[in-house]
Amino acid sequence: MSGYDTLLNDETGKLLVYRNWCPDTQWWLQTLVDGLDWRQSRVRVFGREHPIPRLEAWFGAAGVRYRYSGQTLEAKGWPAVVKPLVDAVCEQAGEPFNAVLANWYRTGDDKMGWHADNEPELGDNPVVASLSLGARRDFRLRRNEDRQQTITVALGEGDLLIMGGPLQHHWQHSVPKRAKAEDRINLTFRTIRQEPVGAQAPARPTR
Ligand SMILES: O=C(O)CCC(=O)C(=O)O
Ligand SMILES: [Fe+2]
Repeated sequence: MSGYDTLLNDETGKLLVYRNWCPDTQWWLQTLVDGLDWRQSRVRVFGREHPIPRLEAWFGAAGVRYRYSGQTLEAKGWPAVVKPLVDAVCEQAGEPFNAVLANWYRTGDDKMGWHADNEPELGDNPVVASLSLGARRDFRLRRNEDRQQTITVALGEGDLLIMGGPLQHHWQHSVPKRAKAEDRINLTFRTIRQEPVGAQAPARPTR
């Protein structure tokens, strides 16, 4: 297993990459294409619904609830075929990840817009690991306080990227479209904090 490159490690966050971390990437790519339940969800932009420009699949440890396309869904358990990969990523990152969002960029036209992985259920300074299989694509970051400040990392062929510290507060990231590209699948490993079922903030007397 290779060492890692530190791309950022300061008061705005931590970003490191293990190059070619995952072996047999072509086999994994095909296994995930065949084995996951891919969907194209829709988003509403300026009052009009559009299909998002990529396919997605969620999976996770049994019982983990995640929000997807406006719904709360419950994971059925790790698909057996990916469990060894999940265990290896958890061990490498030192995190007990319990859910994965898979993104399939079918061509260079598929992309992901600017966002931060800052959903409240991920907690305040989440560690998110991202494994890239297949075609190399640019992963771009821009700093919230100064958008001219950017970082571009080309990710492909088994690269494992780890985001941590306050990164999601200070930077957004995206995968822009590209003139020509073959299939790429990216898995983002997340730790979703679970509220007990039906838990609501208890009614408190006003003080
Ligand atoms: O495809 C990638 O490298 C990024 C995916 C991502 O940012 C996400 O799933 O939140
Ligand atoms: Fe993201």
